Amino acid sequence: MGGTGDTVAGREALIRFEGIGKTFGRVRALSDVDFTFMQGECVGIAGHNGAGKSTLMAVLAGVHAPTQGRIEVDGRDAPHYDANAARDAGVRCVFQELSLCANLTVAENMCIVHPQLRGRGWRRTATRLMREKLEAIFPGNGLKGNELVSDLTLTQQQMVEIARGFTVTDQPVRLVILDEPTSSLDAHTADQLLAFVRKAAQGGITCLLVTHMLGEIERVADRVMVMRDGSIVSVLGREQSSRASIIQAMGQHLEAERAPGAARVQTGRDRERHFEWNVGAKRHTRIEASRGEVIGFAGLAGQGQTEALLAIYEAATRHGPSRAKVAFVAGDRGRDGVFPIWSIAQNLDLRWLAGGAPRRRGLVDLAAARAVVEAWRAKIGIRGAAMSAGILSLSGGNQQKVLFARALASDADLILMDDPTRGVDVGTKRDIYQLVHDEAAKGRTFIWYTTENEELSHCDRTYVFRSAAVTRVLHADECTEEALLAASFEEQAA
Ligand SMILES: Nc1ncnc2c1ncn2[C@@H]1O[C@H](COP(=O)(O)OP(=O)(O)OP(=O)(O)O)[C@@H](O)[C@H]1O
Repeated sequence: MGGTGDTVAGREALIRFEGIGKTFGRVRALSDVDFTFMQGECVGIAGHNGAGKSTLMAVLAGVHAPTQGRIEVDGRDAPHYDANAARDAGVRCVFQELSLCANLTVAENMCIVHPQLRGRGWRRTATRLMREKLEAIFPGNGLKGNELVSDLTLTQQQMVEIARGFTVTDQPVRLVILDEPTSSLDAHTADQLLAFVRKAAQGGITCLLVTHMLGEIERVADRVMVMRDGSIVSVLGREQSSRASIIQAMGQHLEAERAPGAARVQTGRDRERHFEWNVGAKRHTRIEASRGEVIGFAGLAGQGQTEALLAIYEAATRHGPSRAKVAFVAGDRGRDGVFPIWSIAQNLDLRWLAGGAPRRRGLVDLAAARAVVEAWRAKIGIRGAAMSAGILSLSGGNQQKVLFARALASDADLILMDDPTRGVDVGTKRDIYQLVHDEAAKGRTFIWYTTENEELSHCDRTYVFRSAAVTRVLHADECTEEALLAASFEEQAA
């Protein structure tokens, strides 16, 4: 292990891992992990998809028992470390796959992880605690606490999940695991969270930030743990934890970054529009696209971008002038994307089967199906399990790759993507950007909603949404951070 070693001077050890290993059947997810989480530090955790980050966090949360190694809490051996022991030690977890119950209200969801909220007035107390914490982390969020979770956007659900993790009831919060906490948050809300994380760490709470957004780690982490293939390969101190050094430790060698706007500046203007849709509350918002164009949707999260994508999908699947061969990469992977009891292969070739798959005497050509799955596995680097294994045996980022491959493997000319690189590692993101460029060059049209502003440099034009309407349309060369921010807060529709 390189870098600054395992402990930090001047801070007390909270939880110590020694020789931790974890296997799932024949898959070795973790091997020989040594690390001490200190009180009041912020640790960034980086690594490629399938590196073992979520598994390590599940061991820390007591969800998975390690198959090897020992754990110490406050300097004492903890031989029976499970979810209850983790809770007693003050460990809270904000999961990558959100764990809220959709059919309960926000306040009711509080009681699931804080069962001590009971008796007379429990609902009022739960609502108050939730609102206080939401306000502390995300000022001006507008949530009341009595909303049904199924009525919330993915962003709001992520905010609730985070606030719930930091809420104190009868036991102190000492360590909070944040697994991809900003994956559904826009830049403004992500900034609010990062500022809160720094404050929480200064106040003595250990915060673990597991993320592929390396700039976030660079901004807030005191130390960075870099994982590769189930092991810690480097621990970097604050001064050494630049984006470049993290990527180098991950073993991913990326070409020089492309300047925003440089990618597609010359394309897109004055082309004949092939697609036109009217979306939004009164169908007042007009979206246009040409063949081979990459169109971005931006703005603060939850401003109607997903609804606009769904309206376009609906129009494209109806009979009429807007009909098109369309595929959709769903934003809420767990709810709308993955078929949990199906294999990886079945999840991948589903859309291909539905449109244009070759048939033999009316039956699916199984050899062709296998070839499609194999081609996309290799092209997009789906790693971690055989294609016949259940989709849930893949890490979150690898599941996301399957959803992206599902859309691209189809016969669709129009690909709608709802934040498709959520949870995907930096190397794979580059591959995805290249694929989008290549497929657009072949004439496919992409509509791409993203919460990561840098990704808009890959779009010919970007529609910025505010209150379910478009405030600005920015061409690639106008799509700067400042212009996006200004348009995101503008009220009047263009
Ligand atoms: N329940 C499971 N059954 C079988 N294999 C699993 C299971 N959970 C994880 N794995 C495997 O363990 C390895 C580590 O997965 P993990 O989810 O910890 O990776 P990760 O670093 O969090 O990835 P990502 O960045 O994509 O979220 C992967 O090879 C994954 O396929």
